[in-house]
Amino acid sequence: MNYDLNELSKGQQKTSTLAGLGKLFQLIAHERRNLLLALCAILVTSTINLTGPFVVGHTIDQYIAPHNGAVVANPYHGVLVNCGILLCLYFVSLVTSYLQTRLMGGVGQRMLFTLRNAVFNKLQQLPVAFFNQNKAGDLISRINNDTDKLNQFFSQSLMQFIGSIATMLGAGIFLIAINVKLGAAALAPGLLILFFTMIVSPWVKRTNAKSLKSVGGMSAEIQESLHNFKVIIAFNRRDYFRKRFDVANKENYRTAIGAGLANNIFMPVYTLFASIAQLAVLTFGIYLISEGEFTIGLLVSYFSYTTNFYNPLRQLATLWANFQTAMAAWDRISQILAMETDLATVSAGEKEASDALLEFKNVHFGYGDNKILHNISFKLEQGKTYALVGPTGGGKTTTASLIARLYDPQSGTVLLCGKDIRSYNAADRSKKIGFILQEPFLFTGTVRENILYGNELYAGYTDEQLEQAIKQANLGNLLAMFDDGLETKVLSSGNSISLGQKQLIAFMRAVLRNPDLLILDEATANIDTITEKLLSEILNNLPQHTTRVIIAHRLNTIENADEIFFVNSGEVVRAGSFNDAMNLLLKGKRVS
Ligand SMILES: Nc1ncnc2c1ncn2[C@@H]1O[C@H](COP(=O)(O)OP(=O)(O)OP(=O)(O)O)[C@@H](O)[C@H]1O
Repeated sequence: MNYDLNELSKGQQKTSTLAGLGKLFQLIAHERRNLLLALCAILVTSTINLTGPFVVGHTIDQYIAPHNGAVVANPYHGVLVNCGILLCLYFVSLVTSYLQTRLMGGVGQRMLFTLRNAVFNKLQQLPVAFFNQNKAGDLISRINNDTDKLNQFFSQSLMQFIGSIATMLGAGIFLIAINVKLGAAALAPGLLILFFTMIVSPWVKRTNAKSLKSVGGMSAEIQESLHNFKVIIAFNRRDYFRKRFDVANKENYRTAIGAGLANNIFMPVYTLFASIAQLAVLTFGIYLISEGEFTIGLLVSYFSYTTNFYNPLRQLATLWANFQTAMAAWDRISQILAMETDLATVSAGEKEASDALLEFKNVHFGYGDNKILHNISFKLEQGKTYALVGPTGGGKTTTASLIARLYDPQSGTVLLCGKDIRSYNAADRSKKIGFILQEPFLFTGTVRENILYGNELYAGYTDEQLEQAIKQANLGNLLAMFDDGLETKVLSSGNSISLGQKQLIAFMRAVLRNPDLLILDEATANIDTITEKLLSEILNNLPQHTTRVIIAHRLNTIENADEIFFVNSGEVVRAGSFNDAMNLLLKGKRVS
């Protein structure tokens, strides 16, 4: 299955803005109440803003320049009363604006929280193949940068966006209601703006998507060079990485310039059309006054309404660009959310009568087109020790990965206790199978935390109880190798402990889980011979029912195996005795 997000986005049909928005609102459906309250607040603010010009026009026509030329006895009283009314309205508008900002700030942050959780939880469900095909830096950029773009739009722009549209609609209604002919002249440039926006928006969204992608690419470069900094320094590859970063940075610079240009294209065009509308109102309005069809007060109101129509439109220019960026970010996030894991649990089906703990039946597997295992069949019985040997790149780790269901076969079946391994849920499977990887991964914390990680059995144990359990599992001598015992500090990426010590912790972690099947993939490669002997004794003393699968290049590690499999060129064959395995290796069978 193809999990490469950047590849998939090339062939993927573009989601429409409405469909995208629909999905996004589903995700924040629980915010309906706050969104409605904020909407009410914004509508009140817009209504107040629209009432202002009407009151001003009315005041002029009533008290300052009545169109019938009548003289008003005490104009100041009326003017002051109307000013008082306006002042009160402006205070109410201040309160509703504040409410709206507060409500939407909260909605934006909660949306960011929900979204990051949803993406992160999705990542936890995706199979190893997904992480093989996507760079960590790009995924981090999607979780951090892209979700933040959405948050920015929701917390800062959405209500302004709705407010601008509400004010525009209201102003448009007033413009038509006061005078249809003048209204048509004032609104005609608005139609041209709409037309322009519809044509240009898809390009703006595309340009922003490219820019976000290049941020992801740059983040992937940074992540890779930070992760491998020792190799870079040791092999003096700084120039190589500097050049790669330079390319990514230039690409980011180029796409960011493009996005900046696209995002700023609306403003000057909108401003031009807004000015044309003002001119049309002025010229046509004066003509109507001279014809006696209009009053000065109405023209003043009219100017305000035209401003009220075109100013939000100019604001919309910026907001629309933000919206396009947010939608491009949402496309990148929803790509992850839409990913289906191909390691789904299937129905158990009939349990096969099998004396084996684990069985491969005609298994074929490859990474993409690179076929690794061809028609493999073998059985692992309870309580026995198996060794997988073979040349480098022969397929040992791949076989072990299929045993632990890190991948599924492309055809054939892996049976665990007679049932398709795919019918076990992750919790039950990982209880039965313990896996010590070639490169053990430890979490930042203490030895204790790392041993307890995912180990529910010991969750409530005190230090004394845990030490007791460690002793009972014959792991006491291993723990004694750490100066501060269970409290020894561990850094996931640092050098606080050696690779061999990391392997010891991974070993203790796996053994304490007491699995039915324990796979050790080069688990003692970095451990001295004396400690290795100790580990071998611990393995021999595991409970009777435990099956062990040992992958090792050092043949002394597998001397005591009950059965040895030779893994090479897509085949897994019984090697017979230890000497036969030696001969096969010495014959120099190579990877085809
Ligand atoms: N994640 C992956 N994506 C693509 N190809 C892979 C991946 N992992 C392994 N391979 C390829 O599969 C083949 C078998 O690799 P595998 O790690 O199973 O060999 P191995 O016998 O365990 O080797 P080693 O003794 O060096 O650990 C190799 O050719 C390798 O390049």
